[in-house]
Amino acid sequence: MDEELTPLDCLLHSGKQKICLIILNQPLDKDYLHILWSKALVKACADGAANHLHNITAGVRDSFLPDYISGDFDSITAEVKAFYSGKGCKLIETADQDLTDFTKCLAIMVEEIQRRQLQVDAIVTLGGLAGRLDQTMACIETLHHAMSMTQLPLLIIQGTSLAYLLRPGSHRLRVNTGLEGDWCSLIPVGGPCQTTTTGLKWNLNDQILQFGKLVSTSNTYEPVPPGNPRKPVTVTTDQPLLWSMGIRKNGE
Ligand SMILES: Cc1ncc(C[n+]2csc(CCOP(=O)(O)OP(=O)(O)O)c2C)c(N)n1
Ligand SMILES: O=c1ccn([C@@H]2O[C@H](COP(=O)(O)O)[C@@H](O)[C@H]2O)c(=O)[nH]1
Repeated sequence: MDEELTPLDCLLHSGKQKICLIILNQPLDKDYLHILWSKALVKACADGAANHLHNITAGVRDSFLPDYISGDFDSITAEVKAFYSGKGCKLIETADQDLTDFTKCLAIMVEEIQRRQLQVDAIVTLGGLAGRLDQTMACIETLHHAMSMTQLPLLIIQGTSLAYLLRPGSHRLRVNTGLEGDWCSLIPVGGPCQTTTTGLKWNLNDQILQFGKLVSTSNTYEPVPPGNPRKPVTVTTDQPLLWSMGIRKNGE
């Protein structure tokens, strides 16, 4: 097995993963922010994400100062920029208009992890799965950039969804944290993927996932007898394949 991951470990108080955190320009969930912030060795905002951070941390802002804010700065307000700059947060302008603020923010994060030789298990992104469709698609595209930028898993979390791009190879996903929602999916976003799985209700046996042919949405985990732990999901794919899964929130 090439890669093993518990995708929702980062949302557990008892979780073991050390992470770095990137916040995108989407409404922020306070519970997610608090737990991820407490585990993050480096915290960053992509442009307008800083407006959301500023807003949601009113009264406790000094406890939530990002290490840096990067972007083309067409979304961050002058007030928010002045606030974080005054608190000593780095403001890094990345003017390039061929890459998104997320991709550029990730590039800085990867450099920072290398420069400081940080031992982290994952880079977690808050936001990116709702709001503008083009931005959501671009976030999934950033996951593809990430493959050549870092060996670390890059997870995107927003609301009740998590997205993670599986590299070509074999994966074991532990899905027994108690936070998993009912659904999961395997979507061949970059092109056809020859795929084999175990641990799902609808498994694949060396089958081709491809848009217009077969896409594994609305899948779920293999049922286990009551009281037994859920088995890990294993996935083997010959091309990058998007794993997404539901997150159970507030007892839902
Ligand atoms: C072929 C092509 N299409 C579109 C663009 C435009 N473009 C791609 S990424 C990017 C920057 C997007 O910045 P970001 O802050 O992530 O998104 P915004 O909120 O400004 O839309 C732009 C302008 C381009 N450079 N090339
Ligand atoms: O609807 C949206 C808008 C933005 N994002 C992500 O946030 C960053 C920063 O956005 P700005 O609008 O430049 O402040 C952008 O690169 C996207 O990755 C999003 O996911 N959904």
